[in-house]
Amino acid sequence: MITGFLGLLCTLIFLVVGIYTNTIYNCIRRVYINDGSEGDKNENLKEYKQAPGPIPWPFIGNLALLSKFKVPLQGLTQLSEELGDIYSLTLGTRRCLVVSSLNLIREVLNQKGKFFGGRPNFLRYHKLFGGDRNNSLALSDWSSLQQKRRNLARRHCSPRNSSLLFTKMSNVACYEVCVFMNALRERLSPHGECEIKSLIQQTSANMFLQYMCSIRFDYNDNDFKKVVECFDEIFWDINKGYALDFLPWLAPFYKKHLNTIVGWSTAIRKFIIERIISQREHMIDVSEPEQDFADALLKNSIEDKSVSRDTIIYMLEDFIGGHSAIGNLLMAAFAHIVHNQDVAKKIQAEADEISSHGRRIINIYDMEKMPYTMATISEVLRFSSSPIVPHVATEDTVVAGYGITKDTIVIINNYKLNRSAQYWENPDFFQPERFLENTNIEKSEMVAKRRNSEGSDSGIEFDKEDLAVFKKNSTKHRSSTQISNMSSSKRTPRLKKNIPHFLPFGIGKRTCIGQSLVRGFGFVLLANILQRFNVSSCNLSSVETIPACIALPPKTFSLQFRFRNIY
Ligand code: HEM
Repeated sequence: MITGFLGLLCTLIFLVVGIYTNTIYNCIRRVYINDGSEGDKNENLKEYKQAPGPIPWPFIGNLALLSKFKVPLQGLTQLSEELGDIYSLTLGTRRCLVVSSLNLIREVLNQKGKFFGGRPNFLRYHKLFGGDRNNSLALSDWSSLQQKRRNLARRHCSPRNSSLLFTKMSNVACYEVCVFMNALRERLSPHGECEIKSLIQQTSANMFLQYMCSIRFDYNDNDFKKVVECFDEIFWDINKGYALDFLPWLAPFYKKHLNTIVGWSTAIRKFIIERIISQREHMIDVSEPEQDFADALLKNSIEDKSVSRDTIIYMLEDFIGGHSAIGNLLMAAFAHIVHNQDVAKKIQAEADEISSHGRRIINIYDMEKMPYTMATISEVLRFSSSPIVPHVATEDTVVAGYGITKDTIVIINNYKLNRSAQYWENPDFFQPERFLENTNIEKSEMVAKRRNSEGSDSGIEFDKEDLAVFKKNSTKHRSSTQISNMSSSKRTPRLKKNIPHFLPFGIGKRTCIGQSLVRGFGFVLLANILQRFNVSSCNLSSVETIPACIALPPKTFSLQFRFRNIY
């Protein structure tokens, strides 16, 4: 009995020592990279130390350092004050690198992007996508399939301003926002209150569904309601950090939660197959022009045998799920507006002018003409500072002269980028004006040229055709107003388009695919709702956003909507 116990103890000690030795080895391991010169490969290897960082504890690594912060990115920002803009951490037993400055973020995501195309192997990610995170666009490692999926999605998710798809996006958004207005009227309490989040999510979901699958669902359809709730739960969950991600041995304690995640994703998949895909896949005719994104995907799976039916279903799920981000973004926008009523007034002034005091619905083509409203969306994105899914080094490499070992998780600290006085004046104030500039036409042309030559560093896709339209409009504007306007002091505000340190959608090869949809649908919702309603709250202290997070809990604050007297 005693020998048995001693044997167990020895095995345990041996295990602990073994694991900890491995953790320490991972911290001190050097990286050897060929310096590029000719000759014997081994002789030309240059040695690189890893970035500095605190010594890890057994099993938990440096997790305790973050445990005192409610928001991990705030903790990482505070650590960067001591350790610098590039430092190493060990979270659990996983080696991590935290980068917090614009130049370093650019180096990781842009210049060295090909070495950082992986995503972390978190258990939660697998559970969300049928047991394999590579089924997901955002959570998969980089691969030729991923490239193919991105290419397939590009035309539909980033339609050109001059395209028919852009018109479809606009029409769909306008139609759905009208349905929303009616539904909202029915749901308002006598005091004008409404638990608005679920309705906004349903509206946003229907915009996506109509645009991508040419189908919409009634707001009273219980299956639809349930599925929209599941998407929102997942969005909330994925935006939270869990100790489990770095300490997988905690899995038995998270069993219930992991089963809940599987339940949400199974319900979504069932809905997509039964209510969207099944009728369509039998009717698909590859010789006919594609009707929408779902058509494009289904046709592709027939024509390209390397793209399976499952891939198509997961892709649809991923993209339709994008609606949750927009619903949450809008809720965050309302939260700020409720506390800053002057922002609401300025949006309303733009909205009244564009819509002739509500005589028409504001559409996506009005975005250019409502710079303050667009600036508000940018400010919500800056303020919320949505975390970037971590990247993973796929081979040994070097950043800023430090060696990065294969499988290191790279945490992009965009919170510091968005909320530091180094980059922004009064960073903790909500000020959409920071995204506006008073510009004359010469300057706008210069910006357009610069952006075209620099590429889409801010992740904003800007192709040649858009540039041509943009330039044509600028020239048209100049000939009609003549240069006299330039000499007069009247200048119109314009949205600043190339702020190098503003990267809400990431940069590089894994940049967000949904940014045009975010701007377009987000704009139509925000502009039209504020054109019709004054938004406030009976309980101002309940209306809060969460730092370094675009998501709000599925059950969150209610808001008060009062019709505006606009005529
Ligand atoms: C508030 C709205 C949104 C924000 C702030 C946002 C931001 C981001 C960021 C920062 C990334 C990561 C870039 C990187 O890893 O380097 C990303 C990736 C991605 N986003 Fe978004 N996003 C939003 C909405 C959407 C929507 C509506 C869709 C879908 C229609 C979408 C689809 C994707 C996909 C598929 C990826 C992964 C791309 C890849 O890994 O190759 N996003 N997004």
